[in-house]
Amino acid sequence: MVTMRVDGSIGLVRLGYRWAAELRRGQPAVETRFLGRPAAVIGGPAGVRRFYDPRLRRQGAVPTPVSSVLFGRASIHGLDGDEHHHQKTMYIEALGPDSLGRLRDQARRQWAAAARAWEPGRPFVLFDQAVHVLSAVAIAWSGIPCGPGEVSRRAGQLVAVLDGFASPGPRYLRARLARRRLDRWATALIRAVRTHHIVPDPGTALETTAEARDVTGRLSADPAAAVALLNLVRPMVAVAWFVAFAGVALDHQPWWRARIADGDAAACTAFAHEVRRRYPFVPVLAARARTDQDVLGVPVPDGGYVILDVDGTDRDPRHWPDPDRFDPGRFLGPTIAPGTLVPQGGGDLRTGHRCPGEAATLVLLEEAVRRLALTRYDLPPQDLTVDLARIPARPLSGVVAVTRR
Ligand code: HEM
Repeated sequence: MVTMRVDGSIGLVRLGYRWAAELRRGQPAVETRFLGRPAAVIGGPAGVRRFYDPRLRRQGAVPTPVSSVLFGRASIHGLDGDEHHHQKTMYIEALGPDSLGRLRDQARRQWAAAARAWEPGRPFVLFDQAVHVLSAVAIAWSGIPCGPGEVSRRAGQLVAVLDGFASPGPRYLRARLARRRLDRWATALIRAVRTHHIVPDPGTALETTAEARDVTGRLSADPAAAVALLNLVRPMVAVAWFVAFAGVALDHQPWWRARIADGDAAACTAFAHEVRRRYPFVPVLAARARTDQDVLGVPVPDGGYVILDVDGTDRDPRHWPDPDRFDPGRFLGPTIAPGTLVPQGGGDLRTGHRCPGEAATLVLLEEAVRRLALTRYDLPPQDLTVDLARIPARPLSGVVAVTRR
């Protein structure tokens, strides 16, 4: 067992995505300190199982400056027990099969419109395009009334939150300001629905969150409903990070690109999974011990941290041979073994904190990948370096692409 004296939070800021894997070196658990407290860093299928054990809690797991900007105040991410279970049901229902069908239609339409505007020979930045398209898709899918000018403004705020929540300095300040504006906007929308000034389509996220009740059956407060609404809109824009990586990967994989362009749906899904595995948005997840306990051989006291190594689990060579190679073929075979692919968390969807937006993410990413595969584009010389210390990471240039004449 490795004992680290330097606080792990410093390592995470310095090394970013590779911090936890470098600490674990393939072990299921290692001892460290995190934010001044004893901690265990765990990974692999056993680590994933242990991370979703009810002996751990989420309340206070993510420092407030980060969680309040990324998720909003008192968001589902930091809830436990009945309150968490109650809210989780609402998210799962808001993302049911009909809703995903509407999402796919929206995404297909918006990507087709974006591609029509790509003039041959004129460069565009794929990441920026993806932010705009995904914001437009998320807002329309949610049932939020919004003109094109406002979509651009909200897209700027949504990407500021996602880009800056984990970066100390000006990026973080931009993110905080953007969060405040988004909270105000979403709260006004909830109020407008509750006072019948807006009548959203049935089954949309705006209607569902405006009607949401807390665990005691009381209508949830306007700001709480607004946080829930933004928790359905904002993460759809996070898919832009995956789209940027997908744009590079398609350029490097002409065989897959041709297969997807030919309409091979299984190839498209496999490609999307490999992008999620290989280029995670989130390097680690955090929980805290409810009592003194043993975490896979590491003693963690009450209040100590348990950190799940997401990136290291997704690149574990025991489950993903030659893990740094981009190979969608990994996902054409048997089903994914539990606890081996956790870019959006793991464990049970209903009882744990696993992301309820995995199917939505796949829908959004597949539609982007399909459109890009159908588009004849090249990547001119540019800086595609990925700084793995920066969370969230993406190619530096934002992926400049030029469609062929
Ligand atoms: C880039 C795409 C996405 C990534 C990387 C991502 C990642 C994650 C991760 C890592 C978690 C936490 C898992 C845990 O703590 O155990 C999570 C939770 C969550 N995600 Fe996502 N997600 C994405 C897209 C979405 C989408 C599209 C939605 C909804 C439209 C969504 C809604 C949520 C919600 C509500 C939670 C909280 C679940 C809970 O606490 O029980 N996410 N996501």
